[in-house]
Amino acid sequence: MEVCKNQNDEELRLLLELSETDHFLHKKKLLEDVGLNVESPVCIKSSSTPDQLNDLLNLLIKRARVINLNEVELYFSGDVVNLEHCVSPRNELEALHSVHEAINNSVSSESCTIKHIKRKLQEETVNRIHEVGNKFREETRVVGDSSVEKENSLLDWAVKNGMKTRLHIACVEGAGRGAIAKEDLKVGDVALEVPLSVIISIEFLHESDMFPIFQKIDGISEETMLLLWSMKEKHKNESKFRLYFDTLPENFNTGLSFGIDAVMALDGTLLLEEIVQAKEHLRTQYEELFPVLSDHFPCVFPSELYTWEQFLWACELWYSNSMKVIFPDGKLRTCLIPVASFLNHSTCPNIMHYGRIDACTNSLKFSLSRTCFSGEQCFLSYGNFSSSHLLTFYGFLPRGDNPYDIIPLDIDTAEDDEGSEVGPPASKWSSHMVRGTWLSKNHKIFHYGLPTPLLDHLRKARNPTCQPNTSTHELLETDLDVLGGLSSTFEGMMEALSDENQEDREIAGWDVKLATEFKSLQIKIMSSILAACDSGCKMLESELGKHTV
Ligand SMILES: C[S@@+](CC[C@H](N)C(=O)[O-])C[C@H]1O[C@@H](n2cnc3c(N)ncnc32)[C@H](O)[C@@H]1O
Repeated sequence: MEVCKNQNDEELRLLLELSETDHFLHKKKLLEDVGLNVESPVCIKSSSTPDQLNDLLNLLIKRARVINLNEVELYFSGDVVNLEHCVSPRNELEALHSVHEAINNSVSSESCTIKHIKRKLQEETVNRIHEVGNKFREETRVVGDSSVEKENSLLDWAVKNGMKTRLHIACVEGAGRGAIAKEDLKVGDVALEVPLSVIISIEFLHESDMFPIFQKIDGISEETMLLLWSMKEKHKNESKFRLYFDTLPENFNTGLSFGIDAVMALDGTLLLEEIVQAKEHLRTQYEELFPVLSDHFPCVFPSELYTWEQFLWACELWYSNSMKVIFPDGKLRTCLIPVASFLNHSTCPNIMHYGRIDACTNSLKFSLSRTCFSGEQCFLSYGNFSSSHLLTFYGFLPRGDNPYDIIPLDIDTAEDDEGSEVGPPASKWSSHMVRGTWLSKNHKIFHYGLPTPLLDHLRKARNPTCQPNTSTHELLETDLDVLGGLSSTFEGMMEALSDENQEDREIAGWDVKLATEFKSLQIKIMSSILAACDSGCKMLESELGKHTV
């Protein structure tokens, strides 16, 4: 950001830059489509009225929304009319933070007026961050009668070892334990600071009797070493992490532990295959290690501790509770982080960035990206995961809309690459997908609430000669054909999801309930696609009627 002095008026220039590597051409085109030039700065005059300032801030936020789109959001970006609205809570929070940061980082040798304008813009950006929280935050009900004695002992131990926390642990409805703010926490506040000395990482393994054995195993990953270490360590009374292991559940109840009824309840969904494959993969991994390791080193890997059930438990522990952290040496390591692992996930998290050890304090800080008031649950972002991923590896379905809940489509995109000489044609996607059309803001003709890259791909497949100057009649006919084709595909997928064998939810086990909930979500998404195709066809027929008259 720079300040330019005109004769009477000062000007503040704010430039939010698009990364050259991150879908640059797609994003550049999207910005141009909504009339924003990526190279030109947003200029704010010291004489700007409050309305003008508001407009300029909106412009900056629009640009920041595009810059911060991730791959899935970008795929569905044709949904967003003129980028006037929030694309997803994650994107909105990132966008507002990048605007806030750009204002903060500006050089500060300016006049009082410019300083005042900057302060106003910063305040308004923080207000908008609060609004995102108000709109999307999840209400938490603390289950008062559940004991958290073990959790409090762990907390005390961690504090004695240098942890700083503004959170306490409680049982929360529907999610086991959760972290609750002890006081009002604002944007930028550190809710939790965990010293490196209490973080479980590969560094602890070096002292273990397993390490020399691991060194002899070709190609064994750090993750597998840690997994095997934790299987034994959890039984050691003298373990440094005794209190941490004491807080872990007997069962993790993730999709990897689904029983046969739950797997059958997933019939017709892609998740069935995903879970079966994930479990087969783990079984193969287990069988590569055991019983060989127990036979050769019975004292180090006692067979009674290294059963398949225990191995699966440890896999679930690491999948659902580990975090990837960058260490001061620059290496990315998978870690278990006592206390921080009580933080639950939300699609509108309070904490978004937490993955780097602060080399000055040798600690991992969890700073707030949006306010968390006293008594509210403080949520983390585990990542931009679909519900099928969260179910398989974490064992829950997030509440509310999940923008990353996509159904991948098995469409051959080989032809899309042909003749893609310049620019970012909308068809240059290596895979296609759909999601609930209620997430789309654009249900007009030629959009229908469906993703533009998919529609463009299907149009091209049906009408390869289609050009910008193609007659409206032909465009309407092509779309009618496209929507008809999509309808039959999704009708077939819906039939496969028939609910006939679903057990009564009341008497079903946790896994069948979760599987049934997932299936309902898939049905809801597919129904929305079918409804979009149906209303799209009606719009097209009505338009075609006008064109033939
Ligand atoms: C890192 S732990 C978080 C603490 C956990 N609630 C506990 O009691 O140990 C991750 C696990 O918490 C649960 N969880 C996290 N976020 C959740 C959410 N939004 N809804 C329901 N369960 C959630 C899932 O069981 C997940 O596997």
